[in-house]
Amino acid sequence: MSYLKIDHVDKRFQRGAASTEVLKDVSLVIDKGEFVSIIGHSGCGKSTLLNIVAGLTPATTGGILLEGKEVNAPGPDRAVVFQNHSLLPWLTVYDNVALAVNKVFGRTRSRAERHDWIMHNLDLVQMAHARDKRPGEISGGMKQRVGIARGLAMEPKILLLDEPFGALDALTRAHLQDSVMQIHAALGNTMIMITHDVDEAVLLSDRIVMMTNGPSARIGEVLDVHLTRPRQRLELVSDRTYIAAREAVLKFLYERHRFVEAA
Ligand SMILES: Nc1ncnc2c1ncn2[C@@H]1O[C@H](COP(=O)(O)OP(=O)(O)OP(=O)(O)O)[C@@H](O)[C@H]1O
Repeated sequence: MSYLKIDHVDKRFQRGAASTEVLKDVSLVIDKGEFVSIIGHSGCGKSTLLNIVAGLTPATTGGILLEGKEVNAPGPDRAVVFQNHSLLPWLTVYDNVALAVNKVFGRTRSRAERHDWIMHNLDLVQMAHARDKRPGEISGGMKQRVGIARGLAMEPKILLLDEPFGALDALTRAHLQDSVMQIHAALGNTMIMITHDVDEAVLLSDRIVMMTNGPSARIGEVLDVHLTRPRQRLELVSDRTYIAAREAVLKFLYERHRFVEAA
């Protein structure tokens, strides 16, 4: 049985009499512990696909199976980390994570266990020191770390990352990519990440799913990234496998599926 199965998903949005087909026959199987990136030009339907996996948007036809069970609503087994760090501004860093932990483990773990678990997850993303700060008092990168801690603390089967580093400067982005690689190595989570960044996709992923342009976007190619882990960004710069993977994605995006802006 596959761990996560995206099974012949079509998605159509209806607005009045007009209907747009955003995704056409998208199928993909993801193994437990895999890190999969989804890359494609703006508007092709990456977020729509992630939202369907999250259960936030229904597929028009086809569906999602997680460990053989159909997904048709959001659930704690699929945590989402968004680009615009969706923390509640009136709560502290600690309380933002606590909200998710109490929701998922309120009945099964004692107060002390939940406290330890919140602190453990804040430690994982190196944010324990800022536990009493509010989102307005910390940087964008720090907010994103807290968002990741909140997602991980739910112990999801799958962590869904929607351009998690898109709004960050290059250095912060690199630090966070390293943190996510370390967390993935330590915990073995299954992760699906949307990105626009070819280097980020190659650095982090076991597989890169390349989407064709919309409307009616589909999976154009899937690239296996045969790089050993742990991966060091500086060593990879001159690694042949890395360079070849990067070139394959760039050629897909800028030669075979060049984005042409609608007039
Ligand atoms: N709720 C909705 N109703 C109607 N159309 C929608 C809705 N959500 C998304 N779309 C349309 O579906 C298409 C795909 O959007 P989506 O956000 O999934 O693309 P994306 O690849 O994630 O884009 P980007 O990379 O720019 O974030 C777009 O044309 C968008 O306008």
